[in-house]
Amino acid sequence: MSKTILHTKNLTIGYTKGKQKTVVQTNVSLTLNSGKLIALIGKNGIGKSTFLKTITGIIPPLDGEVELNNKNILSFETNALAQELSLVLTEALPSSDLTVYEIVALGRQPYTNWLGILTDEDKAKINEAIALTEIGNFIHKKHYEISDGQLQKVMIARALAQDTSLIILDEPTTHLDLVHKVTLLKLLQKLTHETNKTIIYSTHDLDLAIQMADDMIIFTEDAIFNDQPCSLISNGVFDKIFQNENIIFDPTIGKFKVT
Ligand SMILES: Nc1ncnc2c1ncn2[C@@H]1O[C@H](COP(=O)(O)OP(=O)(O)OP(=O)(O)O)[C@@H](O)[C@H]1O
Repeated sequence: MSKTILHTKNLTIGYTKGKQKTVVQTNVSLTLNSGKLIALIGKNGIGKSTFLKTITGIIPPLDGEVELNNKNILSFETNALAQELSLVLTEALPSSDLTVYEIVALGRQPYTNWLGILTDEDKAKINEAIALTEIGNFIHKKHYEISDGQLQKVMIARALAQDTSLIILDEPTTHLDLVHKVTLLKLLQKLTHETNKTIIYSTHDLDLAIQMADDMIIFTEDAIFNDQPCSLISNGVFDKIFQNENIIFDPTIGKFKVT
C-alpha cells in the first residue's frame, strides 16, 4: 500500500553565508508517496541539487519544513537518518584505497557495530546489491581502476546495500551511454515497484524520464509541478518549460524536437 514518505511544507530552499541569504526556490510544498520512481527536472541552476540537499538534511531550509515519515528531517540522529534515506552523488570520491566491494559494504555502516563487523545479513544485502547492479565482475578492483559509469553503478549498489525506504540520486545517468541509462532506470523502476522503495532522481534526460518515471517534479522560475508524466503532457506543462526558439515539445509523441 502506498503511504506518504516525504512531505515538504512551504519550503524555501537556498544558502546562508554570514548574514546573507541566497533564496533558490520558495513555496515548495510536495507530498511524495512510497513505491514511486520520481524524476526531478529543471534547467541548469534552477535548484535541483539544492532541493535534494535540503530534503536529505545536508543543508537546512531557509524556511518551512521537511518531514520524512512524519518526522522533521532535522530531528533525526545521524544513524537513524541513514537507515531511512540514502543519497547517491555524482561527485568524485575522496582519495582512498577502497575496493568496489568495500565501497558497497560501506552502505551497511548504519547497521554495524563500532568494530564494523559484517553479519551474515549484512553480507547478504551487499551481495544482493552487487547482483542487482551487475557489478560482480569487478568487485575486487580499486574504485579508481573503473570507469565513471561503472563507479556510478557502484555508488548505487552502496545505496541499495543501505536498504532505506527512500533513495535519492543526483544525476545518476550522467556518465552512462543510452543502453546503460535505460538499464539503470529499469532497475530503479523495478526496485520501486517490487520493494515499495521511493526513488527520487534528478536528471536532464527528459525524454527518458517521461517514459520511465511514475511521477515528475518540475522546477521552473514561476512554479513547481508534480504529477504523472501523461498528466503533465496533457496539461501542456512541457510546452511552457524549456521554451526556446530551437526546440519545441510535440505532445503527440511526448518528445522535444529541434525546430
Ligand atoms: N553553496 C552555494 N552557495 C550559494 N549559492 C549556491 C551554492 N550552490 C549552488 N548555489 C546556487 O544555487 C542555484 C541552484 O543551484 P543548484 O546546484 O541547486 O542547481 P541545479 O538545478 O542542480 O543545476 P544543474 O542542473 O546545473 O546541476 C544556482 O544559482 C547556484 O549558483
